[in-house]
Amino acid sequence: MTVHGNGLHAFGEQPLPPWRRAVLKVGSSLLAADDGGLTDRFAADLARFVADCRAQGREVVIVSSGAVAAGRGLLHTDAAGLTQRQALAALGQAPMIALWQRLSDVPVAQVLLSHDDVRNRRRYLNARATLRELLRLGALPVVNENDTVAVDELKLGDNDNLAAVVAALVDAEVLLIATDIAGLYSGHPLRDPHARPVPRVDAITAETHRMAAGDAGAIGTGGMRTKLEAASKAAAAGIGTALFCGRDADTVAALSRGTLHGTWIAAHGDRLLARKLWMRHAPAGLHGVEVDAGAAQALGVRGASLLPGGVVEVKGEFGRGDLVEVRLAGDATARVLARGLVQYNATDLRRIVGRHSRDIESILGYRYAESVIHRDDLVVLPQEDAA
Ligand SMILES: Nc1ncnc2c1ncn2[C@@H]1O[C@H](COP(=O)(O)OP(=O)(O)O)[C@@H](O)[C@H]1O
Ligand SMILES: N[C@@H](CCC(=O)OP(=O)(O)O)C(=O)O
Repeated sequence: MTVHGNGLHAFGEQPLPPWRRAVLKVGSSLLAADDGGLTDRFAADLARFVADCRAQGREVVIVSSGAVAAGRGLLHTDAAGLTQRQALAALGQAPMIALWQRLSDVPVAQVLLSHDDVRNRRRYLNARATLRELLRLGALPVVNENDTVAVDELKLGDNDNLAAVVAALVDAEVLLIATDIAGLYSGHPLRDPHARPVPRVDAITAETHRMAAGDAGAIGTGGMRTKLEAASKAAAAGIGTALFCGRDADTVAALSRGTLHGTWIAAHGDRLLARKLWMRHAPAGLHGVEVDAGAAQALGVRGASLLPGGVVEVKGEFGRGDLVEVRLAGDATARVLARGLVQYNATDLRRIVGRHSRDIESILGYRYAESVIHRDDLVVLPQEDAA
C-alpha cells in the first residue's frame, strides 16, 4: 500500500458502478481560499468532470457548500455565531454561484432548499419537477441549503445530508461526495497513526460510525460523520455513495473514466423499489381515486401512469403530493389496486376526471403533469397486500 507525502495511506482503484444521473456534493473544504473567499483551484477540475459527464450523456446536479466561506471573504470576519453565519451565507451565495457559472459551459441554475421543503410532500414534488426540468433543459443545477431559514441544518453543517436527499429527489443512481480527504479511514486520519483506508463499506454499522466519530477539517463542518449519515440515507433509497478527494486532479479525472480512488458505500437494494417500499407499507384506508377497467388494466399489466381519462371518481380530500389509493370503480370488494403520489389535489382532480390530459391546462389554468399519478410514483399491490 502506498503512503502519500502527507503520511496517509493511499486508496487503491476500483470500478465505479455504471450510472446516468449523479449528485456531486462539493464541500467548503474544496472551495475556500486560504486567504479568505473562494478559489477555483479545485472546482475547475470538478467542473470539467461535470462537462465530461454531460458529453458522455450523463446528468449531474451539484450540491455546493461555500456560501459562508465566500461571505467571510467579503467581510473579512471570523464571526462564528449562527445568525452571523446565516448572514455570511446570504452574502456569499451569489459569489458561490458565480464561481460555478464561470467554470461551467452551460447555464447554472441556483436552487435553494431546506429539509422542510423536501419533508412537505407538495413542495417535494415541486422541487423534484423543477430539478428534472432543469436537467431536461441542459442546465447545471447548483443546490445549497437555504441558510437564511434552515437554522438546524446550518448548525449541523448538513449539506452532506441535503445531497443525499437531493439524490433521492432526482432519482440519481450515485451520490459523489468530493471532500479534502481521500476517503473514509478506520480512524481520524490526522490523529490516529493506525488509521487505514476503508475502500468499501457494504453496510454502515455502529463500527463504521465509530470510525468517523472524529471532528471535521479546519473549514468543513460535518466531517466524516455527516458523510456517513448521508451515505446511509442514500443507501436506504437504493443509491450508492462514493467518497473521494476533490483536491486530487488524478482522482477527479479517473472518475470520468468510471474509476474510483476512494470509498464506495453500497446501496441496500434497488433504487425504485426502495422508494416504492414505503408506499406499499403505508397504512391502508387512505383517500383515493376510483378508476375504470381500462385504467386498472393499464396500471396492473403495462405498469403505465394513471391518466385523468381513466379516473371515474375522487374519494375524500387530499392535497397534491399525498399518497392515495387506487380502486376499481364498482368493485364491491373495494380492493386496493395500487397506491401512489397524486399530482393534483382532490378539488382540482374532480374537475379533470374523465378528461384527456391535453385538456388539463385549459380546465385548471395550469398543468403539473399529464398524469394523475406518474408510474415512478405508483406501486401496484400484489393481491395478498390489497386489503
Ligand atoms: N475516519 C475519518 N476518515 C476520513 N476523514 C475523517 C475521519 N474522521 C474525521 N475526518 C475528517 O473529515 C474531514 C472532511 O469533512 P469536512 O471537513 O466536513 O469537509 P467538507 O467541507 O468537504 O464537507 C477530513 O478532512 C478529516 O479531517
Ligand atoms: N450551506 C453552507 C455549508 C454547510 C456545510 O455543510 O458545509 P460543508 O461541511 O463544507 O459541506 C454554506 O454554503 O457555506
